[in-house]
Amino acid sequence: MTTTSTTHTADIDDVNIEQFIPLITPASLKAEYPLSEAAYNTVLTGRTTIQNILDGTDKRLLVVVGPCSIHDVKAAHEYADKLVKLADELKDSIYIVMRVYFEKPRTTVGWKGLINDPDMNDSFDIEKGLRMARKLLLDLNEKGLPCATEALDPNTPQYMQDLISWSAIGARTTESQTHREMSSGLSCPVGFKNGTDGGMTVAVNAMNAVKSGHNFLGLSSDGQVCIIKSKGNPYAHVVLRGGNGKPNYDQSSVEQAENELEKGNAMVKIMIDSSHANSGKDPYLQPMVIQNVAEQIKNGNKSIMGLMIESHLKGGNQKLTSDPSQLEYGKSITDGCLDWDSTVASLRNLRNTIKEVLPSR
Ligand SMILES: O=C[C@H](O)[C@H](O)COP(=O)(O)O
Ligand SMILES: C=C(OP(=O)(O)O)C(=O)O
Repeated sequence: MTTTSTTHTADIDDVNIEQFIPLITPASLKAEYPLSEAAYNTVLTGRTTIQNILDGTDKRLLVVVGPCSIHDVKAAHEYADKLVKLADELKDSIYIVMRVYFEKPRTTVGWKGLINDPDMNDSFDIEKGLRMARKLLLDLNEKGLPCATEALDPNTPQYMQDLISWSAIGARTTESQTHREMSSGLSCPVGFKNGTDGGMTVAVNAMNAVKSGHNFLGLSSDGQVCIIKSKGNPYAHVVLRGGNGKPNYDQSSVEQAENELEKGNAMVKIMIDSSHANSGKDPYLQPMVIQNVAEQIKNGNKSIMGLMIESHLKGGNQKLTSDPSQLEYGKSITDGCLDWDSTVASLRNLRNTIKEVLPSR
């Protein structure tokens, strides 16, 4: 039987696609905002320090702290200027990395972050978002502040991962093969959140999956779709964020997580996210979680290596409306955050509680 090709593809191909819009390549974006010597040094020190914390040769606690999402670059700079001073003050016991989250995974729909919609008005100028994100990361690293982000879209790493010291894979994507493949090729340590239902198994499986190299499709720096052959990432660990309405930062949940990690042959190093289901989404409960974790460390816990805190200049959050110019400065438009003064007080308490026991960990 002979077949002939047809040109009538419109009825069956790209039926639900409106438009394809070409985008700047990662290489061109990097040429616009090249890595500086100062930023390079911050990233290298950031990654090495976090690896040493995971290896146990650096006894300090890693703290990933900052806004739930970046929507205002000016406020991000103001926050970073304060944080860099606090990081210096607490550096004998705590290693601070700023949360610089540009991509938000939504439960259903909502603003998906600065890269997706930088003007917050459904204009979706993703190229502008990528430019703003890279420029901000460069500036923050030049201030000497290492940066953490959620790696959500598998196409974005080539645009900015050279400026990232720690990445998260969120609770909604820890089970995703695409995100595990991507993580196996990321250059920095990666924290896998437990599932939104509180389940640890997805994170343990993810940690085992990313140790290996993978072959998968992705973008090269030149913007070419490629077969990416990754080497595997030895620095994957779990982040406990609670789930299903229940926290999992308490001593018995941490011990249960340790057992599951040991049984699953995964790294027994745990970061506690003080936000999300661990604070019942009440940002002002984060200090209680932080103090509980500090007490666990003081009382001999060896597995907790880090904390995550959602914090901004002002506490709480606000709704994004159709007029973004009316937004209150320094306040989150995604999850509620702890205000700056309470963040400082909490981190100073944490440091004072754990300082004495750190050398014996
Ligand atoms: O940290 C951010 C949020 O918890 C996450 O993006 C989900 O948000 P949503 O449930 O408001 O969509
Ligand atoms: C989305 C986040 O967390 P989770 O994946 O735990 O919901 C976050 O930390 O921004």
